[in-house]
Amino acid sequence: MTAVSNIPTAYPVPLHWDGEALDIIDQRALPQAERRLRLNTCADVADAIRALAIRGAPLLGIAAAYGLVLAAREGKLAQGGALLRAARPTAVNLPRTIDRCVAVVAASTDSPEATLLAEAQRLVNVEVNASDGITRHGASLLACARTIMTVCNTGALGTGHRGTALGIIIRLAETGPVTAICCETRPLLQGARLSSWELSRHGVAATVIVDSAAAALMRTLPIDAVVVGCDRLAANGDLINKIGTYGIALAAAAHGIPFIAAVTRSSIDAATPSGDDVEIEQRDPGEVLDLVPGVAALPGVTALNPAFDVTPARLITAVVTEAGVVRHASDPRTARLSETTDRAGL
Ligand SMILES: CSC[C@H]1O[C@H](OP(=O)(O)O)[C@H](O)[C@@H]1O
Repeated sequence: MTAVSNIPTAYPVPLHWDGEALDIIDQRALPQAERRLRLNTCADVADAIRALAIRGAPLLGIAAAYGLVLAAREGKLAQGGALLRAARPTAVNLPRTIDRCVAVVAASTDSPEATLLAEAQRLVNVEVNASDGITRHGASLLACARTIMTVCNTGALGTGHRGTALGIIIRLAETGPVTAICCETRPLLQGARLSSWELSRHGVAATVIVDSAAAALMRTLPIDAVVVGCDRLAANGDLINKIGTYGIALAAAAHGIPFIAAVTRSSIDAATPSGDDVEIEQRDPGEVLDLVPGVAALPGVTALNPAFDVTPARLITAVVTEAGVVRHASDPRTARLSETTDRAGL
C-alpha cells in the first residue's frame, strides 16, 4: 500500500499499487516463500482473489478497488466489476467496494481511472484507521488476557494494516507476554501458515492447534478469550466468519470463555437481516480431498467445503469495531470481561 503509517516494519504489506500495477504477496506460498506477484489486469486481480493469493475481507475490498482501476484502464469497467463481484461471494467488502466505486465514477468529472485510483487510496486510509481503532479498543478490552485463541488469519495480511483479531493480540503483546492459540483453519491453513508467520515476525508466541482440538483445550488450558475476525456482520448481529468459528463459539460458551468478534465497519452489512441470508462460499472439494493422497480417487467419496459459517449473535460476548466496543449485556461472560478490564484499571 502506498500510505501505510509509521507502524513497525514487522507488519507485512500484502499489496501495494506501484504506479502501473498491483504488487502483492502471494499468500498461498507463505510461510515457505515470500513470493510477490504483479497483477497487470483486472482479470489477474479476480484470479488472485479466487485463488486466495489475496484474502481477508478488508483486503478484498482494497484489492477490488485497484482491480477496477485496471478495468477502467482497459475500458472494461462494467465487465471488471462483474468479474470481481463473482470472485468470492461472502465478505460484504467486495460488493460494497464495487458499488461505491461505480457510484463515485458516475459522480466524478475526472477520468474513471484517476477517480478510482483516488478512491482506492481513500479506502486504504479507511482500513488503516479501522485497524488502528480496533486494535486499540480490543487491546483495552482484553488488557489482562494472556492466552487467546483465534481462528484463520486476521492480521496485516488480511487487512493491509495492523489487522483485526490478530492485530489485537499483537498489540496486547506490546504490554506483556501473550500466547496466541492459532486454530490451523482447515483446509487452506490460514491460521497455521499465515497467523504463525505474522506472530513470529512480531516475536509473539504462537501455538498452532488442529481445529478439532479447540474444545478439548478450552477444558485444559487457561484460555482467557477467543477473538475472531469477520467477513460480514448481519443486521441482527450474526457473525459470518471462517468455517469452524461457530463450533468454537459454542465451545467457548460452554466453558464460560468470552468470545469476541473484531469487525471493521466495512464488514458490517445492515442491509442483510441475518446470517441465514448470506451466501456461503462453497469451495472446490479438491481442497479437502487432496490433503490425503489417494482419497480423491476412491469411488463414491466426495467432500463438502463451505468456506464460512454463521455464529448466532447470542454467542458473541462483545463486538469490537474501530468506533468502540459493544458488549452483549445478558451474556454471563460479559461480567468476566468487565472484571478483566477492571483489573487493568480501565
Ligand atoms: C480480517 S480478515 C477477515 C476474514 O477473512 C478470512 O477469510 P479468508 O481467508 O477466506 O479470506 C477469515 O474469515 C477472517 O476472519
